[in-house]
Amino acid sequence: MIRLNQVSVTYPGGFTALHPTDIEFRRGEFTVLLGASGAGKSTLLRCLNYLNVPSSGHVHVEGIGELKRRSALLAHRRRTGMIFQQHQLIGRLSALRNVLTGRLGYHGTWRSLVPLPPEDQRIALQALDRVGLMAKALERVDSLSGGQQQRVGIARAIAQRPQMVLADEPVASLDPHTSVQVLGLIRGVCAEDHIPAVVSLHQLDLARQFADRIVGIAAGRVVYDGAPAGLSDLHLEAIYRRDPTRSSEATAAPSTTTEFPLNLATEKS
Ligand SMILES: Nc1ncnc2c1ncn2[C@@H]1O[C@H](COP(=O)(O)OP(=O)(O)OP(=O)(O)O)[C@@H](O)[C@H]1O
Repeated sequence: MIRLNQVSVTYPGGFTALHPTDIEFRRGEFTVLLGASGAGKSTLLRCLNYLNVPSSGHVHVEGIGELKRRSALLAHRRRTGMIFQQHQLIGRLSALRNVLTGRLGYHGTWRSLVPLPPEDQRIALQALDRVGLMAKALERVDSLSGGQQQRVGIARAIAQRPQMVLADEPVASLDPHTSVQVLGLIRGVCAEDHIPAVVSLHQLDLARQFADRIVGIAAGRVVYDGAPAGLSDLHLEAIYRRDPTRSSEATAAPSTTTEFPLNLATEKS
């Protein structure tokens, strides 16, 4: 559905956070990105909607083509639901109005100044219903709990009628019970709407519980790509080792993704 071809990211200042990487994310597949802090999970995730513009390589999206032209990028972003750790909601607005912002990509920017058409309101209410928050539609978002706010964030993504969901540490600030609830919702959207979900997580148990596929990243390279059941202690050591370019204690890094012996092909096609 979306494919990275030899995509790398070097930040201003010269640090390469993602080495040339080939990877594809498929419809209906819930992929978890695992890795130590600073491994490059967010960098890879943000390449998928060009919040990070790759320094080299190409991103190809089914039905859109290569993300080169501005029109292709806008069309892709409109169809990409992004869920953030800190929700990125507007606290003084109601849950419904926050979810409605997910519809703005389908209208000109001037639309934010006037009410959106009834059809958009219907889609937004449906999205709130789907995350179980219809009763809170008119409440200010800053009066909701952290878990409820994250569900509003998911409803906003659903209201976009997305073709892909990206979630960057969506449960980082939630308790275990709410984390399961939130990941269950994202997984449900991915499976029912048959779209890819790519989610970065720090919780290995949750990754094992929810992922169809785990992509392990270490020092800007994919070092594991496969089913949760195939993830061994050796793989985990490779994923969570120290960044060799930044620590003298670390083991040597592989020179390319494909040369690394623990890099497994995924089982789905
Ligand atoms: N804008 C930037 N400019 C320079 N370096 C950056 C920038 N953003 C990230 N980095 C560096 O790139 C590396 C990868 O960062 P990234 O945020 O992708 O890691 P991560 O795996 O998502 O980490 P975390 O789990 O802590 O969020 C880190 O070493 C980080 O310091």
